[in-house]
Amino acid sequence: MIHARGLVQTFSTGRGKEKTAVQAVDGVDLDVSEGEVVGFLGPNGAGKTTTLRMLTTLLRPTAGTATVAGYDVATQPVQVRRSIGYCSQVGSTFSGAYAGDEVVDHGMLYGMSRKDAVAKGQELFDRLQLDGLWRRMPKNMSGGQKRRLDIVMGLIHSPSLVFLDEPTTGLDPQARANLWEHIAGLRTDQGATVFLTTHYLDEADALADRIIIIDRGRIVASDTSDNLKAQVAGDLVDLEVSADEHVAVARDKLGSLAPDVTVEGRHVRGRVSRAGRAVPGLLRDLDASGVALDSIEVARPTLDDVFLTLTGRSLRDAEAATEGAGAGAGAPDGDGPPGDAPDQVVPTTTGATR
Ligand SMILES: Nc1ncnc2c1ncn2[C@@H]1O[C@H](COP(=O)(O)OP(=O)(O)OP(=O)(O)O)[C@@H](O)[C@H]1O
Repeated sequence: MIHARGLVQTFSTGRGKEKTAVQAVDGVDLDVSEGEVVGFLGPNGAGKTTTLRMLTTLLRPTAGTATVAGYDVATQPVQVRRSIGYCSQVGSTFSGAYAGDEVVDHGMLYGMSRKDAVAKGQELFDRLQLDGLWRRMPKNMSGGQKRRLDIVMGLIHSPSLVFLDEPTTGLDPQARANLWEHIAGLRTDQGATVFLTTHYLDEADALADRIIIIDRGRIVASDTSDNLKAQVAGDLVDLEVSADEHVAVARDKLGSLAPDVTVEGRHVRGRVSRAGRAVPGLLRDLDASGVALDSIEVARPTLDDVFLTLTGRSLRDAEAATEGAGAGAGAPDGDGPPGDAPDQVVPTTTGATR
């Protein structure tokens, strides 16, 4: 469904001598098969939206090639656009018309008859829990409703491949959970292939069959969430000993299972592979040595641990650093490739829950 090789996007920002090149996407290869739900994960500014805009023909690649739904993004953009649904991060801009009329117009833009567009639109309103809102202006809808309306617009022409750019950013937890169900339904109910970008670890975990991680314009991993987590060196074991004098023994015992052990107060921590198997023996050993514990916690690796292992930074730190460095480096100066609209200033995100 998606095959990309060596995709590059270089933006130039600033003017005259101040001009600098931003390598937003730096040689990306991607393969997505039919029916897959792929989560494209990375910190702010990693290159997710830029990659998506190249795949959806909104931005011409500086270098590299891509076919989407069998069509070349550079030479067959019209065919690509007809075959895909796209819900952008900024959302659709709606006129002052009723939501239902917007959707029907959108369907007719894709060559649908009015009758078919109304029928499909009403079915989607129903499915995405927008029933009763056909004659509501989008500006009078809640954030969650507007996001779902965006998805209706992206699905009106029954695409078999759907791109969703940060579909739940800015939504409250309940609206996010609700939207997740609908996104999961795109595949289960209509067999669509879904490519979604997110910087929410839980979102990628919950929805995606496969997670592709991008950092600084490069793909750093691509696998199932479970396999990625298995690459992290073990589960985190956190022993809290009941007295200071037990810390040294606990550190030695845990150290025989974990390569790196850290001590903080009466907490002794280390990563142990297959902790479920190793911990009972450890506990017996500690008991035999007279070490009493106040608590023990074993935590499976998270996707953030995966990111940390791969890049040496946590996803959150990576985001803070990108933001601090002034990602976006000012407004685009119009020298970018065709189709590079100046709406590409890094969007602000809210409500990060991870
Ligand atoms: N039109 C543009 N002109 C200049 N720089 C740009 C432009 N668009 C994006 N960039 C820069 O390219 C890099 C990648 O941006 P992109 O929006 O693709 O990241 P992202 O991973 O989607 O981030 P977010 O999670 O914040 O949406 C960033 O450093 C960004 O500032």
